[in-house]
Amino acid sequence: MTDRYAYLGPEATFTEAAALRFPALAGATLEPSPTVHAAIAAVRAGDVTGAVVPVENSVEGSVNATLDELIRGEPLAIAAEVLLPVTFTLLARPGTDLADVRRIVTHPVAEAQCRAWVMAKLPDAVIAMGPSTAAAAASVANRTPGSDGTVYDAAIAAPLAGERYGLDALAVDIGDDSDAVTRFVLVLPPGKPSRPTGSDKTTLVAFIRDDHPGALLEILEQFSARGVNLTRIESRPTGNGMGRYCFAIDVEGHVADARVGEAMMGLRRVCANVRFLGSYARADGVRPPVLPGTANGDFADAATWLEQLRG
Ligand SMILES: O=C(O)C(=O)C[C@]1(C(=O)O)C=C[C@@H](O)C=C1
Repeated sequence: MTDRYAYLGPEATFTEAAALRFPALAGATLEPSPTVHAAIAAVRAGDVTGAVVPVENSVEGSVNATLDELIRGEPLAIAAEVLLPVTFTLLARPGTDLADVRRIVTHPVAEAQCRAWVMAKLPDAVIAMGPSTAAAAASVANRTPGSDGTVYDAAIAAPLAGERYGLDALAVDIGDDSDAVTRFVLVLPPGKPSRPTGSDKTTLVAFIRDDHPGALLEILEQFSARGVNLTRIESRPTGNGMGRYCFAIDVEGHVADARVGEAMMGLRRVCANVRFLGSYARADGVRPPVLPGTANGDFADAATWLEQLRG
């Protein structure tokens, strides 16, 4: 039986395009889920082997729906990442003129990336948010009314969604940043991380013990003292009351690297809780330099020295 993986659907989302790029998913069955929550719930329920979900965009930043799923609930693990360049198209039913477009529907992360274009070309248009760009395209094709009862004139989606849902492109490459990239992750149940490659990333969530001056600094110190570079840090509410935040952090390196492991041990001491979300190969293949004194051998040498001192 082939493995089944959920992805944020329906067909022709950027997430589906990303899922097709994960080597681990070659030959697997891809199953569309209506939301990020549903895709991840299917992993937790054991209905699918894993899920592909968007996590970060170069223009809009983190995809909070994904971060919050990873931060809360039953633990999960990120096993791999993919970077996908994203280009946006304005799609409409055949026969629609650009000048007639008043109501647009898309995904919030796509809206944030096309805002300047819409302001410049369709200043009177109103934009509604849908669960994905492909769901937006499907609703235009099917004339599905939105929550306010109106039928949308156009959707902002991937060029592929036009072909899939029989829509015409009224404008192409409407993204404000032509180099925009979205990062997607493969989420699995927790398990042993894959072997370090030398070009790795580790994702974790640090929950501060109590709100006090310097709590964030204490977290950051664990990494800086061991020469570990952060590639992303995001504060998110824990969901346990007003003002309670945790930090979702990506760092360069693998949990098997001594400097990353030592920093995580430091976090374990200063935080109320640390959720390890996986070590996996970086999609950009970058091999960051290891600072002097932070290589595996340096940590081993220091440990041997201390043992000798202790007799
Ligand atoms: O709506 C889609 O097509 C998605 O795959 C989601 C998503 C996202 O969440 O960032 C993916 C890529 C684009 O940046 C816009 C939307």
